[in-house]
Amino acid sequence: MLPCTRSSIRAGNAIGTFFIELAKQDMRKWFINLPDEDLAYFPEGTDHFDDYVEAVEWAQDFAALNRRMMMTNVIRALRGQIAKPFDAELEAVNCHHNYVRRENHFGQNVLVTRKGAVRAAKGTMGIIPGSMGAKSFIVRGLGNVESFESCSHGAGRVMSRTQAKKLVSLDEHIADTAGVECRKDESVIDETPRAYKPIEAVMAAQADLVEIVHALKQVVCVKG
Ligand SMILES: Nc1nc2c(ncn2[C@@H]2O[C@H](COP(=O)(O)O)[C@@H](O)[C@H]2O)c(=O)[nH]1
Ligand SMILES: [Mn+2]
Repeated sequence: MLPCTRSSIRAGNAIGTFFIELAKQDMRKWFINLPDEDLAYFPEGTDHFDDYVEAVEWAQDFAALNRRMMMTNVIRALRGQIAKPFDAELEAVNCHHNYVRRENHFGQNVLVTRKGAVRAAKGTMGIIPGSMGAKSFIVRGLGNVESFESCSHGAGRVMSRTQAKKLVSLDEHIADTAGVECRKDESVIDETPRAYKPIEAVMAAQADLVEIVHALKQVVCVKG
């Protein structure tokens, strides 16, 4: 199985930065005083609200296309290396995180933002990656209404990128990624396994949100 992730991070960040600034400007323009300007928002029905939703949808399409291209390129590269011909039966599990979607919950039409979370509606397939050194999981959603049919997107961090760079040594990174073919240099320490929570504990904590279909042992991890 070939999990691909992070395919619109730069475009998504540019879109987010642009619209956050626009929302702050709108708050000032309409004399809306917030306790913190990071709470700036677009009221539904305004042009800026529609523009934002359209931009987010564009980023999701861009990310999906990117993942498809990565998958095609990986399979092409493998065909060039593996002498025996093989069929790649592609069952793509498309699993967006950090997005907004119109859904119906508790009898109301609402906008659900999944930040660091993915959809876990009943029967929906998802991917929960562990870290560079840990397992990843293919899951099936249980449709838990209390979680707005969501589950975690991954293990989640215990250290910020800056903390990880300060606190984790290269030797620890090498030990924690033993058996995984991946980069073992200073520039990936911000994503080193011990910067994340133990994925097994995270999976146990969300046993009422998803069922595990496959547990994947990482063999190769490519960071661009
Ligand atoms: N299998 C891998 N999982 C990884 C890797 N780097 C991070 N992660 C996991 O994914 C989530 C989400 O990452 P994010 O960068 O979008 O926040 C994270 O919580 C980790 O559990 C990796 O190289 N391989
Ligand atoms: Mn993320």
